[in-house]
Amino acid sequence: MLELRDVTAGYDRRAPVLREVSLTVPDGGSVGLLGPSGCGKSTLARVAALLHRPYAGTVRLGGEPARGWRHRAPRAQRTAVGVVFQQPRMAADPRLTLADLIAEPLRATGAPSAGTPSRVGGLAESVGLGGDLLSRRPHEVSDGQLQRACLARALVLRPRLLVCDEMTAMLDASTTAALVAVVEEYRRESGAALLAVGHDRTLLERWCDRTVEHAALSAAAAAGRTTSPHRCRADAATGREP
Ligand SMILES: Nc1ncnc2c1ncn2[C@@H]1O[C@H](COP(=O)(O)OP(=O)(O)OP(=O)(O)O)[C@@H](O)[C@H]1O
Repeated sequence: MLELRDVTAGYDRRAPVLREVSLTVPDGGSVGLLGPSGCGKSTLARVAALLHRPYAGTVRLGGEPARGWRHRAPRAQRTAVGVVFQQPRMAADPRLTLADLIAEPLRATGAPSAGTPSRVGGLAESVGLGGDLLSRRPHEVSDGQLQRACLARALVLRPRLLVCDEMTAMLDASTTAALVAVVEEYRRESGAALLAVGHDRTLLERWCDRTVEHAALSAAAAAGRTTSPHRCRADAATGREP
């Protein structure tokens, strides 16, 4: 579903954060990306979500090379990926109610408005947002409630790849378990793939088919690969990186 090949990316061409990084997430599979703070996990997640243009290398989604970045990415590629970031308050427009926040991608892509309330309502229920929460704005809800809305928003266009960048880093254990369960239910029903980024090895090893160390993804580290399989669902389909 996602293939990064020899991707070099960052914020300064002279000192890129990612150097010739390769990573594959197979159709329907899940990969947990681990690494210390500042090593470039979020940068990689943003490249995978077509939000950050690499200096070099190739990114393929569903077998097709990426044809643009951010708003210049073609709609079919943009909508194929749903992203949840670590800090919902930075990701959410503070002017929108949670209902509008969840619905925004539908409106932005011109989906027929008739189906919006039921789609938003169904997703809100699945992420556990009940009562009057949908009519509140981000400053009127907790971080956990806002992150539930951000997850619903990431799912609203039924992405084929979900990128969760430290989605649960700010959350307690029960909210973490609830959101992971929502992601896994969506993946079971849709066959979507998952790239989950984080520091929590225990969580990612339980959650994902396999985990990958960020340091092992670059061409320079190819000789010392450190990937570890879990539940083995993806291994036959991947096993190529770095
Ligand atoms: N917009 C930016 N402009 C310049 N440098 C940036 C920018 N975003 C990140 N960086 C730098 O790029 C490097 C990698 O950052 P990144 O956020 O990808 O790491 P990370 O592994 O996700 O870290 P963490 O686990 O702390 O979230 C860091 O040195 C960071 O300071």
